Amino acid sequence: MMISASMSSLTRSSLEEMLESLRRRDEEEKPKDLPPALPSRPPSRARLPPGRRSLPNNFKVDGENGVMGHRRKGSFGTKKVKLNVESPYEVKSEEIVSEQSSPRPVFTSNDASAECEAPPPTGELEDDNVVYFIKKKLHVWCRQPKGKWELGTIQSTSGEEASVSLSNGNVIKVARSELLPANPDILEGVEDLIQLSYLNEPSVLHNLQSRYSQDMIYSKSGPILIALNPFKDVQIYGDDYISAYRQKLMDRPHVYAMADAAYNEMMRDEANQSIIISGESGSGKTETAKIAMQYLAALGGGCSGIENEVLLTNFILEAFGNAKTSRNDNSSRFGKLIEIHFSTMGKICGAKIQTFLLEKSRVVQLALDERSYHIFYQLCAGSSSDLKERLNLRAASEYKYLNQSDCMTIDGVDDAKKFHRLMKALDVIRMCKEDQELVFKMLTAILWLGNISFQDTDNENHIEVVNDEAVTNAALLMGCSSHELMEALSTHKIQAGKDTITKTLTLRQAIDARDALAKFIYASLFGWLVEQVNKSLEVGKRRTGRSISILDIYGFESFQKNSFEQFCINYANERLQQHFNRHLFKLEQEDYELDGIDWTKVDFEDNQVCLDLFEKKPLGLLSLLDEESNFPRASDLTLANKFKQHLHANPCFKGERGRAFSVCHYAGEVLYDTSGFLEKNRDPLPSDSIQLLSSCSCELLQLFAKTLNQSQKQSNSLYGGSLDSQKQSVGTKFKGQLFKLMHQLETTTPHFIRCIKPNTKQQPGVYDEDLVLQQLKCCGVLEVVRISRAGYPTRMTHQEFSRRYGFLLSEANTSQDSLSISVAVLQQFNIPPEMYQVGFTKLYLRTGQIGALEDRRKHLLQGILGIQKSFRGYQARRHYHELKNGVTILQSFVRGEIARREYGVMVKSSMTISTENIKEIEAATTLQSG
Ligand SMILES: Nc1ncnc2c1ncn2[C@@H]1O[C@H](COP(=O)(O)OP(=O)(O)OP(=O)(O)O)[C@@H](O)[C@H]1O
Repeated sequence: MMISASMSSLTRSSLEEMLESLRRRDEEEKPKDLPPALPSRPPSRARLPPGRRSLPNNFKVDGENGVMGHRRKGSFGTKKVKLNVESPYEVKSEEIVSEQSSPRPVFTSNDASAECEAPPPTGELEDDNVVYFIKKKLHVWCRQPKGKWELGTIQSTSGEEASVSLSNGNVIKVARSELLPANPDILEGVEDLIQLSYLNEPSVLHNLQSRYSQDMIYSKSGPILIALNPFKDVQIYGDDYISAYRQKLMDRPHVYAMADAAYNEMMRDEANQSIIISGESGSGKTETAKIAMQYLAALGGGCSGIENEVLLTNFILEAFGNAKTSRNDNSSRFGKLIEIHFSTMGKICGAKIQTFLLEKSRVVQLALDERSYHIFYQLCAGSSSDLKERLNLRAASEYKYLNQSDCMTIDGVDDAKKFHRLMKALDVIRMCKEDQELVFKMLTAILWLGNISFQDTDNENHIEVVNDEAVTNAALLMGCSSHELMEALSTHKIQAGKDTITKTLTLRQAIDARDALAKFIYASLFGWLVEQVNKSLEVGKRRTGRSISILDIYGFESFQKNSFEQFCINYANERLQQHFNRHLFKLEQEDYELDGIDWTKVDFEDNQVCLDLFEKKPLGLLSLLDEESNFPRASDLTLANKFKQHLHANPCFKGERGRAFSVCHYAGEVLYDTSGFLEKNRDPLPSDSIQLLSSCSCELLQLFAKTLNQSQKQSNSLYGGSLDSQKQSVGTKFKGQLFKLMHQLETTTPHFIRCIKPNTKQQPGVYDEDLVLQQLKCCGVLEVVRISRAGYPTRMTHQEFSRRYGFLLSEANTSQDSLSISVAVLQQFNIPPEMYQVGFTKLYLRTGQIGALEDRRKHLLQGILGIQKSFRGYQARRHYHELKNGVTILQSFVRGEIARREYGVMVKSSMTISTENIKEIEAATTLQSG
């Protein structure tokens, strides 16, 4: 963009003048007794971009990834960005984050003027600071031997040791490096972490804890909403709160506030939005997603009632996709993206659900104290005796797929009641009763399949199916004969020319075949249900270009034993983390640089190296896994060796002993065990089972088999263990889904919610500092605080800004130039210069500034509306009176005329009329005409 010289110099001088006067005022007002170590925002001068009047010559946009091409060496977009200054959180937690340790600006030739204002980076608690803390009896955080932080005051120091009086009265001696400054009491429990003077770990943890203890479960960390799971009902939801947030009567951090912001942005900018919710299992993602949906449904509800349907889909998805795990009684075992579409009037007009990677293995195998999918228990507990009879359904405890984990119920959960609610939800999405019964039939068939057992027929471990009620019932429900089912589960047919050779399976192969069939039916049923829900939600949907997508996806997982599921989940989290980084660090800072504003660079950990480890072809984890899955003789050990052989040079990979390997994820190192990787990646369904499904009379099973046949050509030799080249592996399919998801998210304006689990016991009021800290670190919250404190979260082009707020100017701006209009608005509303920066193309505002302007705008618009209302009312009333007067005159004229005529007739026709009568008539006539 070219800025006209005269205009820019004029504006610059006024800005600079204003800045100068502010500086002078600050100097005069500066208290003489300031704490020496208070960190401040990086120096910022509100002025026009220095020197440059047009975009840099090498300005270009990288077409492939949309990343700006103007970069400096060691800048963003390089792999792991070299830290300019050590992060107070990542590098040395004992460092005091002080004014002196704020990041040192990266200077370019253009902003050399900034150099003199850069504070030197230091890390240690300086002598000056200690003296100040002692003198003022200021609180410090003192690390206890077990790592816990306690509040205290420094009494004295001697060398590297300090004597600290703790809040419980004890006086202890600690190394000075174990001390960190605490925030003043006035900052206790601030809503946004960026308001904290000291951003060290104990301060952040203490602030969140202090809020949590008062049921203030939501806090902000710059643009991110932090949600601590209360594990109890907190009275901050419902209609009253919804209308308070709608009317902006409340502005405390809340999911409602975030959903409101997304909705308003969507309506204002006509841009799609996304709310990305992440966190570990049990942290509250699904609940948070539901709360956001509730708010959007209230905002976008209309007469169609589709918003209710959208909310009710949660019952269906939870029944079929959630289960009790050791970490969460209602854990979502799949990822989901709910896209809610809005009309141009802002009313919900449709929705679409996408699901990712359902945990199929749960159908057939359960860990102790965990349950299978809720629907199985709900069906057994809640179905009527008629339905039970038609399905040959027994109690849940009679099915091996359910009773193997010794956990049939969940405290406080009534499965029968949930089943009735589910049936209502199925009605609402207009699923006919026949289809509902088909679904229940399939579920019961799966349960009976699990009860099918095998017996040896020879010494070589070959088996046959035990022909009992399990087989009979399963076959009946599937719509095939018992014989066909037994054949499919105990033999494998190989085509050799024109001949068919039948091989009897071993016990292991038969169990795998049975379980693969059960898993396939369940996963297909889940997919089909999602399709039905989508069909129902599509009603009235028109592409309006306005949507809000809510992503609720499994968080980063690290257990003692990590398998293929964790491998996929953590890979997905790496991708999401990159999206997060791109928006909150990379794109933001690139934007600042390219627009030529003064900017103190904040560095972050780029996870591209780890993503390359997963995705690179041909030598990445996923490619190598696929390659090995294609080898008939491959084993989990050969897979691990292959990884070690090809990937040892990647800094994020570590070969471990035997079948293990480690990956350094952004959230920490995870040790994976390749046991079961190949089988889970191949996810085979024997061709005999596919044939069986195709021949079943049950339409759903036929449909599932057809869909499978269409999408994948099944290998003839699955028992050899190879993966047909045309069959997509689970890993590759998941990668494809993720790419599609990321592409979709890239077209939206993201809003991030990080859910935090305060304890592992799912108990209210328990705040485990280490657990919280680990999660805050994992999701980059602390880094975001740093960048947000320094950054400008609101930015608008000069044109947008002047169009939106220009009319607020008290005097008409004659120049009509959007830049000068914008600057004039900022001046008129006394926005302090340190609260904004003027870039080549955009205006950058610090947190909170746009809100103030929006308030003024709203206020003025309401005033204008008031005036318009009064004026129009006045006009309408005047018009009404004029009309009324006219009508009255007309009426009196007409009536007077009539009366006069009647009077004439009467005089003529009646000689008996008295003088009094005449007077009466005359009086009446006068009254009417008056
Ligand atoms: N805002 C909230 N208010 C009250 N309780 C909550 C809230 N958020 C979460 N919970 C409680 O925490 C439990 C776990 O939450 P949720 O199922 O949303 O976790 P999640 O992060 O989605 O877990 P997973 O990844 O395992 O699906 C809920 O069942 C509920 O009891």
